[in-house]
Amino acid sequence: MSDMRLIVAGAGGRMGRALVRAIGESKGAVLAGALEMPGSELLGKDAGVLAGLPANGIKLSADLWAMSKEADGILDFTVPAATIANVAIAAERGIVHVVGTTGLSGSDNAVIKSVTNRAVVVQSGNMSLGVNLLAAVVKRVAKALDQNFDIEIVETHHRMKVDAPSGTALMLGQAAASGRGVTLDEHSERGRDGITGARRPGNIGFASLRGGTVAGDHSVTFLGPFERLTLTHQAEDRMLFAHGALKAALWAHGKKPGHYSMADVLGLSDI
Ligand SMILES: NC(=O)C1=CN([C@@H]2O[C@H](COP(=O)(O)OP(=O)(O)OC[C@H]3O[C@@H](n4cnc5c(N)ncnc54)[C@H](OP(=O)(O)O)[C@@H]3O)[C@@H](O)[C@H]2O)C=CC1
Ligand SMILES: O=C(O)C1=N[C@H](C(=O)O)C[C@H](O)C1
Repeated sequence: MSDMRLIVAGAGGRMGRALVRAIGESKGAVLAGALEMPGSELLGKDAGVLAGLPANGIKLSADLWAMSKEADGILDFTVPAATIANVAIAAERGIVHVVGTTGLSGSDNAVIKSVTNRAVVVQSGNMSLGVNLLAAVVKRVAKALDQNFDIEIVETHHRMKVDAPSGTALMLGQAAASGRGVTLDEHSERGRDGITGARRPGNIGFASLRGGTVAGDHSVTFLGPFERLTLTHQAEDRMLFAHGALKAALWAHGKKPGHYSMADVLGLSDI
């Protein structure tokens, strides 16, 4: 099979630059386009140079429809509004859409799901093997422990992160809720401040720390009578996520339409 031709959305961003590097180092994929926000001062700049590589001749553009004519997939780590705009174009073009953007609302997620009867979408709040294994373990542990164990999720990220809780924290919360057989929407406690009252039994708590250059730390603690169990993942570099996204795109190339997760890509869905 010929190399998969990939577009990087948000090519001037932190993940975008990491994705351009990952594609540059890869076997089986080539960079076919670099998307940036309309009006961005980076439009027209070379994607390779921005990523710290030699020039590759792919200039940043805001025109996804034009650049996707000769592409097989798009790696999208941007902002919710951009991802939602990209969903329709990727589906119309019939290209694989890997969605890593977090901070999406319930209605954003409904829009993404609405195209998956005709389009291939791989979506995950975290593209790393370790976090997806952690989610499987959290689900199992939550199932084994009763409501005498409170569940608290703590995440730490770099000072530039704009959404909280992180997509990964919410994914781990979903895993814990599913292990317990409850819905996260009805059992989460977020942003405690002031006279909060006692903890509601069965709730899953979230806390977010921001600072420095942390790529992404997540821990899930089960707090029971006289004992605590903490499961932790620490991402050391965002290239971890870029390699995961590339793996997802190559896996999805040629798959039938559907809404896939990173657990599907990694063969962890049945754990
Ligand atoms: N699922 C996972 O494994 C991971 C997910 N993420 C998520 O990815 C997202 C991006 O993170 P990060 O790279 O750190 O953020 P950045 O802010 O560095 O990058 C986002 C980029 O998207 C660009 N952008 C904004 N609007 C558009 C548009 N309409 N079209 C094209 N590009 C646009 C921004 O441009 P401008 O700066 O001009 O606004 C910016 O260059 C976040 O939601 C983050 O949580 C991050 C790491 C891993
Ligand atoms: O914004 C980030 O940086 C990250 N975002 C993702 C999230 O919200 O969980 C994944 C990773 O933790 C890095």
